[in-house]
Amino acid sequence: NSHSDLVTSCANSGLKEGLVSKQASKQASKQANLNEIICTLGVLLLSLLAYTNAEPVKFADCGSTDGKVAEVDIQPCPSQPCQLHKGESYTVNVTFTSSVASQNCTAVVHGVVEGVPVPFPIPQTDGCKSGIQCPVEPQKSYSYVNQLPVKTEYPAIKLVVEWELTDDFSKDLFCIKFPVQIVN
Ligand SMILES: CC(C)CCC[C@@H](C)[C@H]1CC[C@H]2[C@@H]3CC=C4C[C@@H](O)CC[C@]4(C)[C@H]3CC[C@]12C
Repeated sequence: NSHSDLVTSCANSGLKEGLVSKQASKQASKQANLNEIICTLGVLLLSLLAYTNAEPVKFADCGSTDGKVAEVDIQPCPSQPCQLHKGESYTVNVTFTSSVASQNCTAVVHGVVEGVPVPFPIPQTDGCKSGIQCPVEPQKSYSYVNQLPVKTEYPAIKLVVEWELTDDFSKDLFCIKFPVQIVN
């Protein structure tokens, strides 16, 4: 990934710097110092990104007929497919644009286990209480946010999570699918 690439190239430039002869001009050592500063800044920035796990999650659209998904974030999810550790909580954030007006919206979650969708009851199904300013208006961007615990009684399996947000017409403002792995 870009993080390790940067670390490697920074280490390389440090090595070259060490090989520079004693006659090397002040100019070259100034350049080396600058490189070092740029490298340090780059590594710091990428580490911050990795720490906040702000990288978007790869998802499949399963029929967002009344909206368009811009981005899906899961926190924390340092590598994909996201590993969901039992006893920990995870936050999903779906940014989408609605193409319709809707007074209400409702979240519906399924776990697709070995190809079979199993309904999953979530404590808060009201989208208007999950980060969305209702009523939903057309051509506006919204962020749906929900946090869920991974209970110890869940099986340690790989599955696909299917998350939908339905509007007043029971059509999907968004429908996304992403793989996860539940781990002990
Ligand atoms: C990415 C984050 C926000 C998702 C958090 C929700 C997780 C914990 C939910 C979403 C779908 C859920 C799964 C839905 C269906 C099943 C099948 C059932 O027989 C055992 C539990 C299991 C396997 C659930 C485990 C928990 C689950 C994976």
